[in-house]
Amino acid sequence: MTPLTSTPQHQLRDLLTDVNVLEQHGSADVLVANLTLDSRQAAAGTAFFALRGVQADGHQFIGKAVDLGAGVVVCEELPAELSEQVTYVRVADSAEAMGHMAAAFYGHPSKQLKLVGVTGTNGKTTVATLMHKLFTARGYKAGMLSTVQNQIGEEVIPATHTTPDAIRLNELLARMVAARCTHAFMEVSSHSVVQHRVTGLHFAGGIFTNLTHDHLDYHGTFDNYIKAKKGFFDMLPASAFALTNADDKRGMVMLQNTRASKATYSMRSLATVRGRLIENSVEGLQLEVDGHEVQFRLIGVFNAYNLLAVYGAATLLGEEPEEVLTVLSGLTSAPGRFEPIVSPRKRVVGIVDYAHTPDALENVLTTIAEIRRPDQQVITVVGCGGNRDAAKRPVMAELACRLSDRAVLTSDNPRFEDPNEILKQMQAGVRPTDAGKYLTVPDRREAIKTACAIARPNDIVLVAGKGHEIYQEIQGQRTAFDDREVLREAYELLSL
Ligand SMILES: CC(=O)N[C@H]1[C@@H](OP(=O)(O)OP(=O)(O)OC[C@H]2O[C@@H](n3ccc(=O)[nH]c3=O)[C@H](O)[C@@H]2O)O[C@H](CO)[C@@H](O)[C@@H]1O[C@H](C)C(=O)N[C@@H](C)C(=O)N[C@H](CCC(=O)O)C(=O)O
Ligand SMILES: Nc1ncnc2c1ncn2[C@@H]1O[C@H](COP(=O)(O)OP(=O)(O)OP(=O)(O)O)[C@@H](O)[C@H]1O
Ligand SMILES: N[C@H](CCC[C@H](N)C(=O)O)C(=O)O
Ligand SMILES: [Mg+2]
Repeated sequence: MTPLTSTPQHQLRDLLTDVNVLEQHGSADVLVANLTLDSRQAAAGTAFFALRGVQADGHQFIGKAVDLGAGVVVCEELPAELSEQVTYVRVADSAEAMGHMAAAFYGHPSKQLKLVGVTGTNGKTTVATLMHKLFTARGYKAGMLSTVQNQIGEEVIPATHTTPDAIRLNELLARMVAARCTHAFMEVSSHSVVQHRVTGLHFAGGIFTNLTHDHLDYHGTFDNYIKAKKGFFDMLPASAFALTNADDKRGMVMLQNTRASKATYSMRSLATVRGRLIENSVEGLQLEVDGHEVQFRLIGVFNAYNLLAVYGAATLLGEEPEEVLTVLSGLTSAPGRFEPIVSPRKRVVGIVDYAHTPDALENVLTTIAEIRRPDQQVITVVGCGGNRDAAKRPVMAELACRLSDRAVLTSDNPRFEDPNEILKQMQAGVRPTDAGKYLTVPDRREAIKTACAIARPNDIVLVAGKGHEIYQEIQGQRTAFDDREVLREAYELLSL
C-alpha cells in the first residue's frame, strides 16, 4: 500500500484540540504513537478508545489494553483502579472523541483533499465509483472508499466495511494525500454516521441518493434511520455543497439544517440539475441533462438518477459541464451493479447484480421489465445466503418467479447451512400458479449454465445476489467463484 510520508507521532495534548474533555488523570504531554479501538492491538505508545459496541462494551477491555502497554485510555467511565503510568481521558462519547483524535493524528487529511461523501439506501457504491472513474478519466489522481473496494489512484485496497472506522478511514485518507491524490469519493453508511466514523472529517460536498427501508435491525425505527442520514448533512461545513435528490420523498429533509450550499437534481421538476428521460433500453439511457442530449452506457432509470448526482457533484466541484458529460457517456457501471455481460454470438444479455434482498431484487426486476422488448424472455438465477436473515428466502423466490418468465433457484453463499434446506425455504414462497416456472439447481455454476441453456437469442439472464463477489463460501471455505466468469464460461460452452 502507498506508504505515509512519515509515521505520525503526537503529544496527546495536540490530539485533544477538538475534544470536550470532562475529566483527565495523568499528563497530556505524553507521546501517542498509534491509536486503536481493539484492546488486542494495544502496545507501548497506544491510545486505546473504549467504545460501547453491539456485542461488547470496550470499557471491559481497558485493563487488557493497559497490560499490553497502552499509555492513554479514552473512555466514558473511568475504571475503578487507575494506573500511574497511564493518562485517562473521560469524555461523553468515546466514538465522537475518536473521530476528532483520529483526524488530528493523521494531520487532518480530509482538509488536504476535496472529499465528497455519498449517502442513501441505494446507489452509494455506484455514485462513488462513477465519481472516481470520472475524475480519473479527467486526469486527476483520486481516492475512493466503497463497499466493493478502496482505491488510492489505481491501487486497490480490499474493503471490510462500506465506511471504515475513523482510525482506518483517516489513515487511508492520509495515504491518499501522501500519494498526491487531489480528490476522494466515499460512501457514508448510516452506521458510520451513528458510530461517528466520519466525525472530524472535512467534506467538500455531500450527495443524497434516496431512502427506503433498510438496516432497521440496527437503527430500530425508520425515523432513526432518516436522522442518521440527515446527520451527515448537518455536519457539512458552509464551504461544502449538499446535493440532494428532489424526487425522493426524503430528499429535501436532508437539507433542512445544513450549513452547506444547497443544490438539487430531479427528473420531474425544476432543480439545480435537470434531467429528462428520452430513451431507456438494454443498450443504455438517452437523457437530456441541463439541455444537452447525451447517450449513456448505463442501464435503468435508477442509473439516470445516479448520473445526475455525479454530473451535479462534478460541476459543483468546478468541472466543465460538457466535458463531464462526454466522459460520463462512456462510463460503465460499478462492478456487479447491474453489470451487463452480452454473449458474443446470440446476444444473450446476462446481467449480474448484487441484489440480495427482496427490495433490491424487486427493483432490479422491475427495471428489467421497463427496458425489455416484448420478445425478450427474462430468466432469473437467484439464491439466498446461509446464516443470514431467513425471512427473505420465500419472498425472494416468490418475486423471482412472479417477475420473470423462468427462474432457476440455486445457492448463494450457503456458509454453514445446508443449501437444500435454504432452497426448501425459498420454494415455500413460490405461488402455486408459478410452480411450473422454476427449476431448482443447487450448484450455482450448473444453475447459471441451465439458465443460459434455456435462453433464446436476445433473452435476458439476470444472475442476482453476489454481484462483485469473487468467491463462494461453503462450510467456512471460500473458493473462487465469479458470476461474470461463469456466465462467460456458459456462453462459450453453449456457443451463445
Ligand atoms: C453493527 C456494527 O456496526 N458493528 C461494528 C462495531 O462492532 P460491535 O459494536 O459489534 O463491537 P463489539 O464486538 O460489541 O465490541 C465493542 C468494542 O470492544 C472492542 N473489543 C472487543 C473485544 C476485545 O477483546 N477487545 C476490544 O477492545 C471492539 O474493538 C469494539 O471497539 O464496531 C466494529 C469496529 O468498528 C465494526 O467492525 C463492526 O462492524 C461489523 C463487523 C459489521 O458487520 N458492521 C456492519 C453492520 C456495517 O457497519 N455496515 C455498514 C453499512 C453496510 C452497507 O449497507 O453498505 C458499513 O459501513 O459497512
Ligand atoms: N439510485 C438508485 N436507486 C435505486 N436502486 C439503485 C440505485 N443505484 C443502484 N441501485 C441498485 O441498488 C443496488 C445497490 O446499488 P449500490 O451498490 O450502488 O448501492 P449502495 O448504496 O452502495 O448499497 P450497499 O448498501 O449494499 O452498499 C443494486 O442492486 C443496484 O442495481
Ligand atoms: N453484507 C451482506 C451481503 C450479502 C451478500 C450475499 N451474497 C450473501 O452472501 O448472503 C451480508 O453479508 O449479509
Ligand atoms: Mg455500497
